[in-house]
Amino acid sequence: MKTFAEFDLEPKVLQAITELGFEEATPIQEQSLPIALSGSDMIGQAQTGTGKTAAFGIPLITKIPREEEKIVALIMTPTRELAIQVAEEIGKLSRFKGLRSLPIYGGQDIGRQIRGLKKKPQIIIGTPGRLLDHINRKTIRLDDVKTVVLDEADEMLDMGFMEDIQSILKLVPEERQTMLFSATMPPNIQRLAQQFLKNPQHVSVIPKQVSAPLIDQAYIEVPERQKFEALSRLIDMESPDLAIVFGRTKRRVDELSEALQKRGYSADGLHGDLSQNQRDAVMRKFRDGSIDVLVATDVAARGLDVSGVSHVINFDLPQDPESYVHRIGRTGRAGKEGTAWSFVTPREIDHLRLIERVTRHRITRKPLPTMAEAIEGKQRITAERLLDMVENGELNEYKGIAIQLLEQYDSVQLLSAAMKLLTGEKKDSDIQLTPEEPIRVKRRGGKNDIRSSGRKPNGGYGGSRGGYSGNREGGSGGYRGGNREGGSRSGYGSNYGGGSSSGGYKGNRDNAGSRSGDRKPSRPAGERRPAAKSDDSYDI
Ligand SMILES: Nc1ncnc2c1ncn2[C@@H]1O[C@H](COP(=O)(O)OP(=O)(O)OP(=O)(O)O)[C@@H](O)[C@H]1O
Ligand SMILES: [Mg+2]
Repeated sequence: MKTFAEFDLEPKVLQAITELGFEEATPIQEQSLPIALSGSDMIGQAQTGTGKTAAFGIPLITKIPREEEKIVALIMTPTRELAIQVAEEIGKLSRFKGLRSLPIYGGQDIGRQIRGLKKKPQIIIGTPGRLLDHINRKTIRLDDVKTVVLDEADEMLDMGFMEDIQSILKLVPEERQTMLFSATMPPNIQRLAQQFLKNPQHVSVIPKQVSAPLIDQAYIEVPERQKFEALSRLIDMESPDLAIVFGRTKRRVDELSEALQKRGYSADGLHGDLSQNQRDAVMRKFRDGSIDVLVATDVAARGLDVSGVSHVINFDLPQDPESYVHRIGRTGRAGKEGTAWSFVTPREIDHLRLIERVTRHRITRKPLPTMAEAIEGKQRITAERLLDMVENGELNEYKGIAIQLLEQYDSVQLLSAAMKLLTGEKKDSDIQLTPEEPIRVKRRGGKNDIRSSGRKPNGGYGGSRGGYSGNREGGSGGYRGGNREGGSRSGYGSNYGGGSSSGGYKGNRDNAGSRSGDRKPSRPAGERRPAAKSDDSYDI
């Protein structure tokens, strides 16, 4: 691996990289830097947590002249939290160089953003809806933009941001560099690439499996009504440092975080119906460790980088395999190990198999943790806390009473009682969650079957299926707004690295094109979505 000093970077950028503690470039950085610095368009794919942000951030920052006073770089992300996070990282990387960057996202006071824009940032990191608001108000002009990055490009397309992105990119001069990054590049990304990129170079550092290698993946088969008990036992048994629990719907997330709190866990929920202040507060608490379980919809699935996340738990299976890859990728980042658990109801086993095929990774089946394992896990943590106190605590004030107690009682008895108190008994609160429908996989063949593209079964994801239809109709709480009719996703598989690999993206255009029209009900030209939702076009 190369060190950053081996690239053609200016000293101030190198200094910022060193300050961030990066020593060697990750493979995606090593491969992207020369291409991105050369000004060529590119598509970059690499596993979750492998430094894609810096892979586009470093060259982007390098190329901006210090004295620039106009917006010359635009980074788009699918969610607000990600815009904030990417802006932070860009801010850190450009600190010594003295560039100005600004996140622009829905839910934040627009006046504040306008004040920020008056400081003439060179780099804008935004979500599409709010960006369009500013463009319409003429508070943002894109006439001088030279570099555009779509982070989580496939998600941007999938969420139905296509029209917004088109409108935005129409306003950026043709003479520009455009880069797409994501850990997953389903075939339909080709559509986006064809429209917006010029002779893009493909960088793909996806080895055999698309999910990150340092994540231990397991599933538990559990009926819907036992999921909550399974979750609390699992948390007790595993005692995660920080955990993210994914639920399918906003209602699910609300019910689950409340239920966890009732049981005495330090948990909170994140989803798109909360106010931005609430969302910010929850993220802050999770980042600083004042809560240790974040319960979230897929709004937290993409890009979020919180150090210390040791566990991801799919309380509900995600709708599609990409989402699985991104969700579990919240752990096992930057060379650290992580553990991912998924709860699968008996009717969802097929869906799990689909995820395994697409991700080319076998997920190990594990039994439901027993009560004894849960108790043992809790006792272990209590013992650790106790020993930590023995070694580091200021205990003098307690020694007198300890000696007295030891004169009267057996030491084992005493210590057991203290441990029992510390461990805390599970409150037997009655937890009732509204059941969710199982996720279904629909198979189909015919012209949409990826095999018809001549691919060998093991060339793609090995499969006996061709595309699948999600079950996204609103109903039970609306995964992404219920505006995704089944079938809107095109066939998977042509681009999960591995066999097909030399970095190339080999999309199956028939597939992508044939269903392009039904991705989302399109708004009539010019019609904006309601302001309140302006950049949460998807409902998670
Ligand atoms: N060269 C490096 N050396 C050490 N750590 C790094 C390096 N590059 C990035 N990191 C750190 O790795 C973590 C993951 O980076 P980043 O969020 O960019 O990953 P990503 O590839 O974009 O993941 P995702 O697909 O989930 O968005 C961050 O904490 C980042 O600071
Ligand atoms: Mg990222």
